[in-house]
Amino acid sequence: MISVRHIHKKFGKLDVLKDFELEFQAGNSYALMGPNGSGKTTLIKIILAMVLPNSGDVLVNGQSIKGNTAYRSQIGYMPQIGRYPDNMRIGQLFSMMQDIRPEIKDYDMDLVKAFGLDTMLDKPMHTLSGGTRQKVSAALAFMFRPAILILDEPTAGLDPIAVEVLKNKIKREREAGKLILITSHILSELEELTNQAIYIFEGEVFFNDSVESLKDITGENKFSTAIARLMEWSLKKNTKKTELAHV
Ligand SMILES: Nc1ncnc2c1ncn2[C@@H]1O[C@H](COP(=O)(O)OP(=O)(O)OP(=O)(O)O)[C@@H](O)[C@H]1O
Repeated sequence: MISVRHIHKKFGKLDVLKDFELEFQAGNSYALMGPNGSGKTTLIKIILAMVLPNSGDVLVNGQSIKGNTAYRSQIGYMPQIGRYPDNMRIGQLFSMMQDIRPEIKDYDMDLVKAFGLDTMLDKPMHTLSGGTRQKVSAALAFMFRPAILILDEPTAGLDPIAVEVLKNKIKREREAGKLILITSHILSELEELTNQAIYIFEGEVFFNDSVESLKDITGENKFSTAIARLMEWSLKKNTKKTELAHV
């Protein structure tokens, strides 16, 4: 459904993504992991054409995203920090987004209702708490029933009840066969929501396989311990590289 082909991205002298090759298939839910600054958001933004790579391409349903904006309508994106016009009210924001997508009439209002956003449609965006802005972003990501959901640290800043609501929604969408890509530093959450693990380290894809094989390869039954093992290995590989560089 999404093919990342030989993507290379530099910011100045920093090689953030080196020759990335990844495939994302419908019906799977992918945990995109890696240390701070390892390039997770950059990869997501390249898939959304919000950042241009230095080389390589992304195909969505077999079609290059270059010079193509139509594919974006298949993706629901929840950014790490949602930025909205300050004076716009929640209701106006929803209407504006609905006007941009006139082909869709059957909105998914599950999260709007579950988060109680329907009772605060008159509130201007600049008056909202961080968590409420996050709820608005979540509601928008799901509203147009996209086949692909890309969620960048979706539960950051949400209260525990809202976290459960969002996690249950993600699970329902996954069961309905959607492609889901989630970045998070909360491993328990990724364990609950995903079946595929991608670990990025120093600009490279260090691990890319099912959660089952992650557990097999590391010999660990618990997801968080398996990831901890992977992190140790990535650091060792790095130490070896550094040692070799000094020889
Ligand atoms: N617009 C930009 N200009 C320059 N450097 C950037 C830009 N965007 C990202 N970077 C750098 O690219 C690297 C990867 O950043 P990115 O936000 O993709 O990491 P991340 O894995 O999502 O991090 P985190 O876990 O902290 O959210 C970082 O070193 C960051 O400083």
